[in-house]
Amino acid sequence: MITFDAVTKRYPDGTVAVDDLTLEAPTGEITVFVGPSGCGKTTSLRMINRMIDATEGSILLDGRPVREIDPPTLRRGIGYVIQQAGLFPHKNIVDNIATVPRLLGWDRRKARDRAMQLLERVGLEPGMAERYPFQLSGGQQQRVGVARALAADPPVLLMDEPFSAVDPVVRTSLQDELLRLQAELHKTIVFVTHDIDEAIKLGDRVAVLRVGGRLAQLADPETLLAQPTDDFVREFLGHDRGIRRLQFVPTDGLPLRSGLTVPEGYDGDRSEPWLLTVTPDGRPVGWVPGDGKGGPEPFGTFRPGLDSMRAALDAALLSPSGCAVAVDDDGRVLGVATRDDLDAALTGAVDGGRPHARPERGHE
Ligand SMILES: Nc1ncnc2c1ncn2[C@@H]1O[C@H](COP(=O)(O)OP(=O)(O)OP(=O)(O)O)[C@@H](O)[C@H]1O
Repeated sequence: MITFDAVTKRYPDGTVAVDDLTLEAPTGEITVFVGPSGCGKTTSLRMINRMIDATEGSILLDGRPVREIDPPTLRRGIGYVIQQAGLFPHKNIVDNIATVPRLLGWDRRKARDRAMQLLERVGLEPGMAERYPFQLSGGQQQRVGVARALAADPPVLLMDEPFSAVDPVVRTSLQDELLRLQAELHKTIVFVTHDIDEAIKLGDRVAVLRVGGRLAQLADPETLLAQPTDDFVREFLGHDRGIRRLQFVPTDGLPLRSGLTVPEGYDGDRSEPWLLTVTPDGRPVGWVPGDGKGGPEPFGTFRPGLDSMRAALDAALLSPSGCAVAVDDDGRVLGVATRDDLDAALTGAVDGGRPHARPERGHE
């Protein structure tokens, strides 16, 4: 556990970057610092590994003030990942990853073995080991940066805007990868970003900071979206806060209709406005108008219980029928959620205020 106890940082020119910050980053969880530019996120993060020292108050690592631990010892237990990876340009990938183990005195072979393991773990081909950083894409370099930070298996990981410099698609896959790694490794992670969507996706807890380095709100993402503490937080969360909340509304209670699903070449009752044709092994083909004239039209799918209401609604909006197709993990149709049933579930979520279970993450 990392504890900020009334921490203030005043730079020599008088700038108060962090002002009386008190919060806890629990062991094994991801705590995200988010806020507008200049609100003191990086300063807060760097005070943990003493790249910057606090002016007042103290930061404790598992109860021990970091100011009592000499910086090299402290940093051995803390991995650090920054924007644009910060790899050593003159070292190849495997040596970059093996940097900290080598500093810790591991022999060359053991450090290389560990580096090769990590390379695979972050989703890179072993063939990349001998390349140099300039021969990798930005996303690949970030993966190497994460591997390097994990090399000595530190319990704590500090990540400062690690995915900001890559395009949105790569960014999403790096975020998914981090969640997958974290599910295995259970590190204590403090993650800095200015992107609220990233904060909500990754954070077990999200600390919203305002300029002047004051904590505006600390909450789990679901509570943050449902109950922003003031106008600053509300504005920072953006106008589509309501839509974002739907990612915490589960779909396992949604009624699914089976009567709208028909085989290809169907020639029966045509009283429904839309019917979903499926292949003999149960995969969706498309929506056809009830009168049999036209189609197949596009459909959208979601996995009940696994995907959130946001995904179900998205699936409904993708099809002319206004219905969302429920599928299993193999893509076979389980049934159809109609617009009326989706509406009823949405009304329940809004009226009920607090959606109950948090769907599994990484499926948004
Ligand atoms: N060495 C320094 N001397 C004086 N002021 C500084 C110094 N470093 C940072 N600051 C100021 O402290 C405040 C917080 O900076 P910090 O880099 O922690 O913010 P941030 O939230 O990480 O910003 P960004 O999202 O833009 O990276 C800013 O006003 C910044 O200008």
